[in-house]
Amino acid sequence: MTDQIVELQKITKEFIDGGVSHRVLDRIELLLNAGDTVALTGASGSGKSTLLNLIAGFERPNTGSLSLLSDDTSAWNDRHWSQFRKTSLGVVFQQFNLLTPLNVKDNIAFPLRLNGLNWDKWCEHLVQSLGLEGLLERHVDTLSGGQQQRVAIARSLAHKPKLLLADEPTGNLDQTASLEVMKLLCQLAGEHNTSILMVTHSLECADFMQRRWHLDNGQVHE
Ligand SMILES: Nc1ncnc2c1ncn2[C@@H]1O[C@H](COP(=O)(O)OP(=O)(O)OP(=O)(O)O)[C@@H](O)[C@H]1O
Repeated sequence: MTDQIVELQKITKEFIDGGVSHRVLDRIELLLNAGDTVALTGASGSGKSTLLNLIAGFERPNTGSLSLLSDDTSAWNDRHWSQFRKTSLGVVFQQFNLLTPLNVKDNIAFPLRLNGLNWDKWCEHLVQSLGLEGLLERHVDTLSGGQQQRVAIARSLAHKPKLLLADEPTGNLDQTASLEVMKLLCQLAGEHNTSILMVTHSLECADFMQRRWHLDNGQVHE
């Protein structure tokens, strides 16, 4: 049986702007199975971040049903959402969101600590694959953009999440570095069958994903 990681049924999301309701997502139907990798494209303002925020539980839909790991989230409370994010979700954003008071190793170990897990062979493998061996004791704010990006990727995968949500994960890198990081991201995520939903404006980055969802006028076209 295929593991269903994300399923949206007739999901609608509206925002009120200046007293006027604005429908960003319009009865969307989507299915993401274990190991699927999807590039999410669409014009600025088409609702890509809104879709990621719904799946991460930072926004709630107006109507429709959202299931995560084959579980209907409509009855989830804040604790249940936190548990999902802690155990099953990895995120990597353009701005890295690293913990600047901490060094590289402690940043990567952060999701492990939240889950009561220890640094293990998988972490060593992430560190070596991403070329971070010599940087573990360095404070993250002393690293280059590309190095910080690699730390963010290692951190997002350290706890072997079922789902990785990425928003322009290589947006700050030049094209060569960006494609190299994309290759590593896909390879490492694939080792534990982590599904990826990645927002990107780059066709070259989108080509690393198996599928493409394009958001336009509240609808997703595959
Ligand atoms: N909290 C909010 N309150 C009101 N409107 C919002 C809110 N969040 C998003 N929107 C609106 O929803 C629409 C979609 O925004 P969203 O950030 O999801 O687009 P996007 O496709 O990610 O854009 P970009 O590529 O520029 O990041 C926009 O019109 C935005 O103004």
